[in-house]
This record gives sequence, C-alpha cells and structure tokens, in this order.
Amino acid sequence: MKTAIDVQDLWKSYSGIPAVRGMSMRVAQGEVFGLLGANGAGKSTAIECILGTKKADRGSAAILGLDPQQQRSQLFEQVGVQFQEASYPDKIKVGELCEETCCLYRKAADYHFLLNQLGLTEKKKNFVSELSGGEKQRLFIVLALIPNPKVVFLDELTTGLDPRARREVWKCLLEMKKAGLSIFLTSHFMEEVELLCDRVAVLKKGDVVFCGTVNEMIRKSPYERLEQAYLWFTDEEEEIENL
Ligand SMILES: Nc1ncnc2c1ncn2[C@@H]1O[C@H](COP(=O)(O)OP(=O)(O)OP(=O)(O)O)[C@@H](O)[C@H]1O
Repeated sequence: MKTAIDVQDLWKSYSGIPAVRGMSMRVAQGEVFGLLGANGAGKSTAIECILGTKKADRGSAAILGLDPQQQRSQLFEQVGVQFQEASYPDKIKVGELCEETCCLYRKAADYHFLLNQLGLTEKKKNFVSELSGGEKQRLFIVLALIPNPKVVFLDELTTGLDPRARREVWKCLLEMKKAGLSIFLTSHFMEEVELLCDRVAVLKKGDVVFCGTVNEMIRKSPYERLEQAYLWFTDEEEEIENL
C-alpha cells in the first residue's frame, strides 16, 4: 500500500520543554488516521511539524513522498488543511472566499460543486460571519478540498458543534473517505473516531503510547469501550469511574 504520510522520530520542544517526543507513524493512501490525546498532549504541534509550518528539532516527515520544508509549493498543490483556529475576514462572502482560495491553486476544484456537495449553495452570497458553527465547519471542508488534494489535515473539525451539525460533518467526511482521500484528523470525540478512523495513535505528553486500530486499542486495554480504553492509555483512570 502506498504511503501518504511518513513520520520518523519527530521531536519538538518549546523553550526546552518537549511537546512531541520521538513520534513515528505511517499513514497509507486512502486511510483515515486519527491522532488522539488530551489538551496539550502535542497534537497540533505534531501536525504543524508534519506540514512544515513549524520546524521540528529532530526527525523527518514526508507527505506523498515530499519534504514539507524543501518542497512546499509542490506539496501545497496536493494537501488540504483546516486549522483549529482558522480565521477569515468577517466582511467576506462565502463565494468570494472560495474564489480567492481557488486563485491560489493551479488545478483548483469547481467550488460551486463542492458548495453543493456540502449543502452550502444557498449560502454563497452570505458573509462568512453569518454562518452557523456547523455551516462554517462545512465551509472549512470546502476550502480544504479546493486544491483537489490527495491528503487532508483536519484539526478538531467538529469541536464546538451540536450533535446534529457534527453528524452532518461526519457524513461529509465519510463521502471523502469513500472517494479515497487520505485524512489525518485530531478529535476529542470517541464516537467520531470509531465511526471514521481506520487507525489511531494516542499521544500522552508528547509520547505515542498506542498506534493501531480502534479494536486493537480496546483489546490492549482492560476495558470494552473506546472511551474507557482511551482514558486508560492516557492515564486518566479516575475519569473511567464516572463513565
Ligand atoms: N508556540 C508555543 N510556545 C510555547 N509552548 C507551546 C506553543 N505551542 C504549544 N505549546 C505547548 O506545547 C504543548 C502541546 O501543545 P499542542 O497545542 O500541540 O497540544 P494539543 O494536543 O494540540 O492540545 P489541544 O487538544 O488543547 O489543542 C502544550 O503544553 C502547549 O502549552
């Protein structure tokens, strides 16, 4: 199977305090891979080092065989990214933002088609600031898909959404998965992880403490549910009592 993302012994510290400690993992093309971990475990730092927007102290990362630092422009054309705190000017309309994003790419997708696929056609003339949380997240998916990417990175895409909006986003992601896209996501929702992810890695204070399928993760813990297994791997056992 072809490799979409290859991370080898990645290290990153801030002022001498390690945030990611020797992360290694491979994501196959067409796979949905989930990076899990508590707040501050190092997920966003890992994503930024993999994408090359932050420089790792040690180790290497390749996306589609390309070096994110040395081959930025080639990579930019093939990778879609949604960051946790994506911010756009308030006074821009949905259609305008899509058009501006399309201008950045040589082979941009037809954004009208994407807006339609994600149920946002009627919002084309609305200001981005007028969209609901769920609509905004769906717009971020559209923007991430505009490059016609082979790989997309989604950092806590459904955080802050109500259950129905979250399910709408899941439906979109399942469609993307069916279309063969490689997806690297972070999430705090175990239901989402179970539904979407082929494999997961669990980060604890910068260390990868588990990498494998959801079923393997449950089997390797003393528990029967993913949420309990996750808390066990991250040493938050006192929380399990409350589940
Ligand atoms: N620019 C920075 N300068 C200093 N410390 C940072 C910086 N960015 C992150 N950190 C620290 O690195 C650690 C990992 O942070 P990171 O944002 O990668 O975690 P995360 O797993 O993505 O968390 P969350 O789930 O809350 O988004 C945290 O202790 C954080 O305070």
